[in-house]
Amino acid sequence: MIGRLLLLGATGDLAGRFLLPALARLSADGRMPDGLQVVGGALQDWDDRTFQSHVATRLREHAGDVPTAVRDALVGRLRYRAVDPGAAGTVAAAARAFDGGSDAADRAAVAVYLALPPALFPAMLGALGDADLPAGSRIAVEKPFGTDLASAVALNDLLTRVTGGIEKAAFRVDHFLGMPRVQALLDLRAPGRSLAPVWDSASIAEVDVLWEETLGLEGRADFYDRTGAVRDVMQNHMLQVLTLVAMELPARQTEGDLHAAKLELLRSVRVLSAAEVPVRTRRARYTAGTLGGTGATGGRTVPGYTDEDGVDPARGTETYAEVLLELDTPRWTGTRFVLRTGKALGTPRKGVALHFRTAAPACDPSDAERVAADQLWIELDAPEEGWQPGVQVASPGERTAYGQVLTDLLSGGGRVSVSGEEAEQAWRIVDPVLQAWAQDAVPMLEYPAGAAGPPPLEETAGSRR
Ligand SMILES: O=C1O[C@H](COP(=O)(O)O)[C@@H](O)[C@H](O)[C@H]1O
Repeated sequence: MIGRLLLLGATGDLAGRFLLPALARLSADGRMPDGLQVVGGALQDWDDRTFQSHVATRLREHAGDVPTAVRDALVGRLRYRAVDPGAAGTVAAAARAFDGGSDAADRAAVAVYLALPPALFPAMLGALGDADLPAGSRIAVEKPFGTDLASAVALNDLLTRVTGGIEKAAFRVDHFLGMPRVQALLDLRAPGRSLAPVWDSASIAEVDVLWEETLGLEGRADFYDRTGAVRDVMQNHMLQVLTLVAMELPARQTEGDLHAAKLELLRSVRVLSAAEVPVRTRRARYTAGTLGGTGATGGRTVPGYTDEDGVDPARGTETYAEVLLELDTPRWTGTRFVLRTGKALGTPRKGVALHFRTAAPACDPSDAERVAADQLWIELDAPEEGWQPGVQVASPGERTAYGQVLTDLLSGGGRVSVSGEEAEQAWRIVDPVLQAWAQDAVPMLEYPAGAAGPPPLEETAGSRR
């Protein structure tokens, strides 16, 4: 178990909204490693007290459910160091700012978490390379891991150099893999479960992986406008969900076997040709509308995406994306896989829909929710592992997920991290789509905020949709 956590980007949104609250919840549940030392690093020229008071405020906002005494105890043990990725010495100093950490004899491993804007990853990794981290240290890198295949390959090369080629030391975070129900997909389809015999193309015509959100930008324009729906959630989280749904289950579910099975599945995804992209993908962005109810039931009016603070309309960023894929595997030949995500939609739908060729099979009703005679809906954004029809709670998955991310990172686990090859394969799948979109080969559709999404594509001659 690693007992030292260096949180870089400690004053930012990810740390304040998810990582530090996750630490508070782990602490409240008695699951934080005993004696864990936490040092926050960021650009601000702060001292420990200023950082502690900043974190206390963020925990009140985002971990108000955690008892005050627990939050105060966590805040009281935090340290802070000003860190500039352009000045490698500051990074090395922060990595040694633990009790006894500056003592050459004390070479205890450190978990370094890069909760930073992706543009800073290369510089920060370079600085960490110079910091001479102790053996056993791990470096967690958030998404998006690169912006395309070429940049992901370069980032993997750098990460490999910095971690001395020790794959376990490189922790590419995918917090969806920390969601209890995402991991429980493997159990749902395991041999012996009622759905196992029908988990193939003979029974299933279409699988939809959906991450449809009611949230809009939430003040994240700086990140989101440079990222867009595909790079934000599809290249990483949604393709990871696809792997768990569609991969061949390894006989033993060791981390190595699971990564190998996921990689094989990603390799089997047929890349769309330039001619296919316009008929198999849709992109859109929201216009002005109302979120969360209308008229007497209230509702919040939101401006159109291009009028949001911090958005540059010239970037052409999509807030909605849909991609239809096929897999070249014996199990799935003939099944359509639809990945669809969007922001500022009327109704949240986060999960997997199975469309059976005939009426859905009789199955244990706790397995999933039957939504129509020939469909099963598997809700993924819920805090518990069990499958309870109709459970809908606003975004609890992410809160639980980051606790799992930190637990895995500190305990040496790898279930919520993605291998370098998986990340590259995922870019291989989305790159042609992004390239075609950048060349305007696909129209940018529109939908009012609060609606179900853009209109469907016209049936096109030759289209297989
Ligand atoms: O990583 C991200 O995920 C969230 C969606 O996760 P959820 O658990 O909140 O539904 C998404 O809103 C965000 O844009 C993305 O960066």
